[in-house]
Amino acid sequence: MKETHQDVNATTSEKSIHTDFTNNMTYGEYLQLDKILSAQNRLSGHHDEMLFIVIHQVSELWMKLILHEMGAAIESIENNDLSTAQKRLARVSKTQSQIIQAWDVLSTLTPSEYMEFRDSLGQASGFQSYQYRMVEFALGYKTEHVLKIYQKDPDLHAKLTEAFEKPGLYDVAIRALHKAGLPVDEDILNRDVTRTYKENDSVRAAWMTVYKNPEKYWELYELAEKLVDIEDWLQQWRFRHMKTVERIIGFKMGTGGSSGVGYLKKVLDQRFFPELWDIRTEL
Ligand code: HEM
Ligand SMILES: N[C@@H](CC(=O)c1ccccc1NC=O)C(=O)O
Repeated sequence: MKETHQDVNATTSEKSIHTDFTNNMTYGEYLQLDKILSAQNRLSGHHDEMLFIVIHQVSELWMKLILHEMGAAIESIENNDLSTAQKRLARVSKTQSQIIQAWDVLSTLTPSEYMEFRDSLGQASGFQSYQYRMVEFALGYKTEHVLKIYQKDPDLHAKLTEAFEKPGLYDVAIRALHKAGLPVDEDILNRDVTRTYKENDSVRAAWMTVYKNPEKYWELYELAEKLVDIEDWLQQWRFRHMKTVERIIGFKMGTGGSSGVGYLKKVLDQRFFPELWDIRTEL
């Protein structure tokens, strides 16, 4: 079985299930429910900690699907198959909209309920979510300092470093612009993909051409709109996270050591596909 570059958790158990259970396999065996449903260990014993754990686990499962689809979309774009890429990216944004719904459920947790079990979380924080970092990497936001967090786990560190060094969704989309005959600066096409993408005039001009001639560049036009969907949803996720955090812990510091809401507000300024937003003013 070929693993995509994003498929961090494709474990041996995932592969061996084929050989072990293909005959007379049950629902629970197929879904490995024994593992999933025995992983909700409330450290504090507090009733509401179940909600907290389940929301995080559900979000991580959806992120797994997002990484799977984004990795495949990147490959499709590299192989000039833009219609398959669009299909995968449509699934990504629908999944993002599902994750966002989780904030409505979490908002039923009041500040005092959360404070009753917050101490049992120690210094653990969503800041350490490696799948979230891999999503950011695939979207071209390359924060090298986050790799250090995983130094104690060499396997994870290696997987994250691999994701960090790969071209992101926007890199391959820009190469697709070039392949379609639109001029893009050489230094962008050969850019160091371990750096966060910075906006560029030739890329802006190329997207302008696509948006002004959609019938001529239909697949690129549709791809661009899918990218806008994904950035839009990701920013909505970030905003709902920030607002839910403010609602639950106010302006307390985060368990991960950051200022908390102040930090989460600042990350909202970061953009993934800047030209696709900038051109809207000119169109
Ligand atoms: C009561 C609920 C929550 C609170 C109070 C909370 C609080 C925070 C705070 C304060 C930070 C900043 C880092 C720190 O100093 O800890 C953070 C980061 C983060 N949290 Fe949460 N969070 C909550 C729920 C969630 C959920 C459900 C997820 C879903 C997976 C999540 C994912 C993340 C991620 C990915 C980051 C890193 C963001 C970044 O660096 O841009 N959080 N959270
Ligand atoms: N950073 C949160 C703690 C927190 O939310 C958290 C703790 C352990 C595992 C996941 C978490 N979620 C997101 O940050 C806080 O400061 O309360």
